[in-house]
Amino acid sequence: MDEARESCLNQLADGLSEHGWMTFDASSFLGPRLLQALAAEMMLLESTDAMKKAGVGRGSDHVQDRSIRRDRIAWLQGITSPQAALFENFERIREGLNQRLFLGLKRFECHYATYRPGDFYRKHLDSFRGRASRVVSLVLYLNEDWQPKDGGELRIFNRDSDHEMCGLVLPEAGRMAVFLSEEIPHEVLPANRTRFSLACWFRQDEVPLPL
Ligand SMILES: O=C(O)CCC(=O)C(=O)O
Ligand SMILES: [Fe+2]
Repeated sequence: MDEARESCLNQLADGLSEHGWMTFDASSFLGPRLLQALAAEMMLLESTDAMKKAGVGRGSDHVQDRSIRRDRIAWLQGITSPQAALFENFERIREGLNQRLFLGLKRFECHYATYRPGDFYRKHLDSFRGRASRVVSLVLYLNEDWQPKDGGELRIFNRDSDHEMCGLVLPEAGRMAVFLSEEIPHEVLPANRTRFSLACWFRQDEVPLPL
């Protein structure tokens, strides 16, 4: 593995163990062609109405609550060539985190998400504490030239006092936000322009259990 990748994985592991979250520019890690191919795939899904309204809650409690989240999602299967290339990178991240932090991450799942103008996702955790289902969340943004006026930032809260903000991430293409799923409260602020992203969760369970 090349040195740049090693150093990226080291930074990621340090950020997670020290603060529980971190953000970094993954465009050199992934390469501009892969980012463009993923964005093109997503725009195609969005324009053909293949993205479905997302829900909240686990198992049979799963509901579509438009007051909590308004994004549309499509799960990735890893079959198209950009998805296969992305999955290889995520696999390296999974192994890299296991080697450095002994997290025992067994697999990952990912979906594309679009937030149309006005869409948001209120403050939440990605996993319920102690479930060891989703352990690490990773969000990759796919928007060229995102400006502060476009809104749609990911707002990160302090894990010990969740009304205290500790980060604001602009969803610019190639940027990644990574955080501990059970610990870091976060929200997506209303977007003023359609916002494209890809969320991935690294999980400790082998068999798919509800969140
Ligand atoms: O898109 C983002 O910035 C975060 C999305 C999110 O929190 C989620 O899908 O659980
Ligand atoms: Fe989330």
